[in-house]
Amino acid sequence: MSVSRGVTVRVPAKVNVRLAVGGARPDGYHDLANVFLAVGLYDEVTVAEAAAPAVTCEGPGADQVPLDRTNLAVRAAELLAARHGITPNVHLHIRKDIPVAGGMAGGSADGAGALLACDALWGCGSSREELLSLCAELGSDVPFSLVGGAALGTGRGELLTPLEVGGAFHWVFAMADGGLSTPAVYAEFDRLNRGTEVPPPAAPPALLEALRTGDTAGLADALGNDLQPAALSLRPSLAATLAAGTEAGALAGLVSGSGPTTAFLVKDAEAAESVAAALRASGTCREARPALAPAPGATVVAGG
Ligand SMILES: C[C@](O)(CO)[C@H](O)COP(=O)(O)OP(=O)(O)OC[C@H]1O[C@@H](n2ccc(N)nc2=O)[C@H](O)[C@@H]1O
Ligand SMILES: Nc1ncnc2c1ncn2[C@@H]1O[C@H](COP(=O)(O)OP(=O)(O)OP(=O)(O)O)[C@@H](O)[C@H]1O
Repeated sequence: MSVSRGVTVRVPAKVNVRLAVGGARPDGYHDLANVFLAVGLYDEVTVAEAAAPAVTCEGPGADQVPLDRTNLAVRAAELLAARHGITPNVHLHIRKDIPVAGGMAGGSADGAGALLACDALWGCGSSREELLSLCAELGSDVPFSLVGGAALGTGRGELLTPLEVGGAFHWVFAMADGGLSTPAVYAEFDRLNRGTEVPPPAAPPALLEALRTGDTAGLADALGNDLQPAALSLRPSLAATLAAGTEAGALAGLVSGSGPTTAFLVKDAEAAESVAAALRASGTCREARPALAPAPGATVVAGG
């Protein structure tokens, strides 16, 4: 399906190269030290004027994407329209390539994409700060989907400090069958940590230095995800995927965010192809895809 005229925005997926999770806050969120890295797998959101609001979606997992007002792209259009006194009569079309409920911020990407596309379509001229504030209202991961590159997210992950990246990193992503619910994974984190003192979350200096200098081996040594035990507890089969990737020669592997996608850092493009092939042959995942990082944030690619 295609939308004939309008504005198209391309938005990257993310991997959390270090996701440090603190204790549960009174508002139900967790304080984070969340080192985001945008990766070259993209959703595209196209918006065009229409007689009435509509949303359509195509691509892998499109049948699991809600086509009602809970869709983050719809919520983004409604939020921006309300701020500007506009009636959001737009057709939103989402071309998905980011796995749905995969821990790679696919819904957040669509939210950020719809916001930027509607801002251009309606000529709102929102500043970066205004867009970032609307993104934070939509979800903790949404601001990063807008900015891309690499950033440290504090608070619930929405307060971003851009990070310097000194080179390209090669990754392989192993997509699982079905998704994992982000709130369920955080609840499992709380259950597993009950009765223990969860330390304040922090990003290790060695990891930030590896990003800054483009040091793949250094980054591999410093990767970490505090949600990984919770994701493995809810989906024990991910241990076999992680083992298959590292046995195939990945420098390191981890669960991406809340999972169930697993992410493997590899030496170069050749290693990415061979690790992806081995993961596919292992039968421990639905699909394996090489991708480069960092990737740019939400970008208008047509119209606007
Ligand atoms: C796991 C990550 O993807 C890592 O980047 C994010 O922390 C999740 O971000 P997100 O999907 O944008 O999450 P939100 O839509 O803001 O929140 C969904 C739910 O996840 C849990 N949540 C989320 C973020 C956070 N810092 N603490 C939480 O406990 C809460 O139960 C919340 O109700
Ligand atoms: N545009 C959208 N695309 C995908 N899912 C959406 C969208 N809008 C709302 N959702 C809902 O959000 C849920 C989580 O989907 P999403 O793909 O964002 O997960 P995720 O990548 O694990 O998120 P994160 O990494 O930010 O925690 C889905 O199960 C779906 O019900």
